[in-house]
Amino acid sequence: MQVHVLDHPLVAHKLTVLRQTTTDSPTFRRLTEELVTLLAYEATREVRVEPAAIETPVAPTTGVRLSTPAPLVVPILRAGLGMLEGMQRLLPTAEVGFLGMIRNEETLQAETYAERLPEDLSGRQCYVLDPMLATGGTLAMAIDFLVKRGADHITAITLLAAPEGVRRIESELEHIDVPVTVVTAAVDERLDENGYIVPGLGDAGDRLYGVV
Ligand SMILES: O=P(O)(O)OC[C@H]1O[C@H](OP(=O)(O)OP(=O)(O)O)[C@H](O)[C@@H]1O
Ligand SMILES: O=c1cc[nH]c(=O)[nH]1
Ligand SMILES: [Mg+2]
Repeated sequence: MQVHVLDHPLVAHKLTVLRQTTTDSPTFRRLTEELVTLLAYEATREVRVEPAAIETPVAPTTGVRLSTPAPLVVPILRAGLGMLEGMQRLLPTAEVGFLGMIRNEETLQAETYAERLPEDLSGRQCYVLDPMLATGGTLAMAIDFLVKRGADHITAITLLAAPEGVRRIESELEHIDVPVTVVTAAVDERLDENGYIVPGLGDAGDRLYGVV
């Protein structure tokens, strides 16, 4: 698995404001979108394209266009939804599938409560959106879902990752023959005793949408 940490002063600046306790929800949502658009630029470096013959007002030429089938973007509800618009800004023709997953805060096990994905993902490049890769249980389950449907290329875009979660995904992928890349704005220090990323930014879903 490749882990790509975006090393850019604008990303670092926006992430610092995002982490701050005093940043309110509207600002948090806007910064999340902006960060995703920057991360998506890097994450789509290997998006599949095919040659396209076109005519400019001056001459015929050959360029490229996105291959079919279109890439599939998969936000993991709830917090991943806050990343969708930023991703669609860069990849407006992508299709969107949804996974609803929640981590049990006692056991830290992920559970799936909703799924709306194409039945057959053969030949599809998938972009999974979730701001937090903590223990890695949620992302591991999402990857398993996509691979079982036939996805052959998976990129996860996160805002923050914990080293423990990255290691877990790496070890789960030893049994999976699909290339997976994680593109993230930062890999933080560690997890705390409640499975929260340190220093992290708190509960991403709550900060985006409020405590429910
Ligand atoms: O790596 P893990 O240890 O599995 O934790 C990460 C997951 O926890 C958060 O979701 P949460 O369960 O809080 O759901 P929410 O998005 O509805 O808030 C986050 O958005 C990830 O999906
Ligand atoms: O730090 C964390 C860990 C899991 N989920 C979050 O929203 N934040
Ligand atoms: Mg949450």
